[in-house]
Amino acid sequence: MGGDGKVYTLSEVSEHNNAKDCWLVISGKVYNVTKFLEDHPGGDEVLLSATGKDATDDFEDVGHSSSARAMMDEFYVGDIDTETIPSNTKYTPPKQPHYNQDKTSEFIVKLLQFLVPLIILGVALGIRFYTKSA
Ligand code: HEM
Repeated sequence: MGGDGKVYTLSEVSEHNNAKDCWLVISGKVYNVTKFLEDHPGGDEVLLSATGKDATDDFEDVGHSSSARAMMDEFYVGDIDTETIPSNTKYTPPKQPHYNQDKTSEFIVKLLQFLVPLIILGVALGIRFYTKSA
């Protein structure tokens, strides 16, 4: 146990991102799992790849057992300043092209598609007419 309840920022925790020094952020708490890397049943690589961010979702997605959760106390070193975690909770939908928003330009395009051939035809006939009579 080394938990002194210190509050860390995400960038502080992010410095501990290697096999010799590995900290994780799970559910608002900071864990130093350096000694656990070799023993983790899921392997050290997943733990290393979960550094430098909020690993709560990664941890929960695995569905860790209650005994796994009980082990975590051992590695607890403090809490994360949640303000420093970029929040992805707000879902911003990708920008949709807005169809049907403003039909004016669409209408003009349709109108031109109709008129331009007629104009060309008219000009052609006009030229023909005038060249003939000349
Ligand atoms: C202090 C943090 C962690 C502890 C104490 C821990 C502990 C354990 C334990 C005891 C198991 C065996 C299965 C079980 O009891 O549920 C396990 C499995 C596993 N863990 Fe973790 N874990 C931690 C963090 C993580 C994180 C952050 C990830 C993902 C990035 C992860 C990924 C996995 C995977 C993929 C398995 C499944 C291995 C398998 O079934 O082959 N663990 N973990």
